[in-house]
Formats: sequence, C-alpha cells, structure tokens
Amino acid sequence: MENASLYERLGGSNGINTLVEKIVANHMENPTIRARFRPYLDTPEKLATTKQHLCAFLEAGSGGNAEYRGRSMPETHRGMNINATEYLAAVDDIMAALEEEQIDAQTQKDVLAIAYSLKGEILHH
Ligand code: HEM
Repeated sequence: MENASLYERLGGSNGINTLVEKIVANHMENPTIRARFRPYLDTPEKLATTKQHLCAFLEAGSGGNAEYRGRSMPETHRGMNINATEYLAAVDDIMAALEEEQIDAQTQKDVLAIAYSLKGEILHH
C-alpha cells in the first residue's frame, strides 16, 4: 500500500461513499455541530446532493477521477461563522469514520493533514 494513492488507500469510490455516509451520520449525532446538519434531514434531495458533492470533493482531492461540482470551501461555509471548536468536532467525526473503516494510521494522518490545511478556508466566513 506504500505507493498507493490516497484515493486507493481510502478504498476508491466505494470506500469514499461509505466514509461520507459515516461522516454525515456522525455529524447528525455530534452535539457540537448537529444543529447545523439536522435541518437537512427535512430535505433529503438536498442532503443527497451535498453527500454527492462531499464524495466528489474527497475523490478529486485524493487522486480519483471525480469532478467536484460543488462550491468552493469559503463560498460553501460563508455566513456560517464556524468556530474552531466546531471545526475540531467535524474533524473528529471524519477521524472516527476512518477508524471505524479500519483505514491505516498513515492514511489517517494524511487525511488529517488535508483537513487541517483547509481550516483557513472554512473558519469564520
Ligand atoms: C475539513 C472540514 C470540512 C470540509 C472539507 C467540508 C466540506 C464541505 C463540502 C465539500 C460541502 C458540500 C458543498 C456543496 O454542496 O456545494 C460542505 C457543505 C456543508 N458544510 Fe462543510 N466542510 C468542512 C467542515 C464543516 C464544518 C466544521 C461545518 C459546521 C460545523 C460544516 C458545515 C457544512 C454545512 C452545513 C454544509 C451544507 C451547506 C449547504 O449546502 O447548505 N462544514 N462542506
């Protein structure tokens, strides 16, 4: 696995789909951020589109072929004024999903580094 792309190490398209389902399910239960996400349960089509965008974002960003058609990170999170505690809570949900899917430790670190690198694009917009 040492030379495998991050996309491959995340289990390709199927693996990433599973991860996104788990990450979103974790957000819905996470007391720090669930109020931001639960309203989308009332609009399942919108939620499905957001999940598709999340999958494509992860695929495109990890070396897969998907084309991301969602908005930029600052544009998506504009007006939410997300704080550092909420950001950490979201990253915790991502790491918990990786752990649950038994993604190896190096790959977990790689994802954490990418998530951290996006912080400035997501916080306080
Ligand atoms: C590593 C951190 C994060 C990444 C990579 C990320 C990525 C994304 C992506 C790709 C979308 C879909 C955009 C679209 O459909 O155009 C999205 C939507 C969203 N994100 Fe984030 N996000 C992160 C952190 C957060 C945090 C910390 C919160 C709030 C606590 C948050 C709240 C939301 C909400 C509410 C939406 C749906 C927006 C809407 O379409 O109405 N995100 N995010």
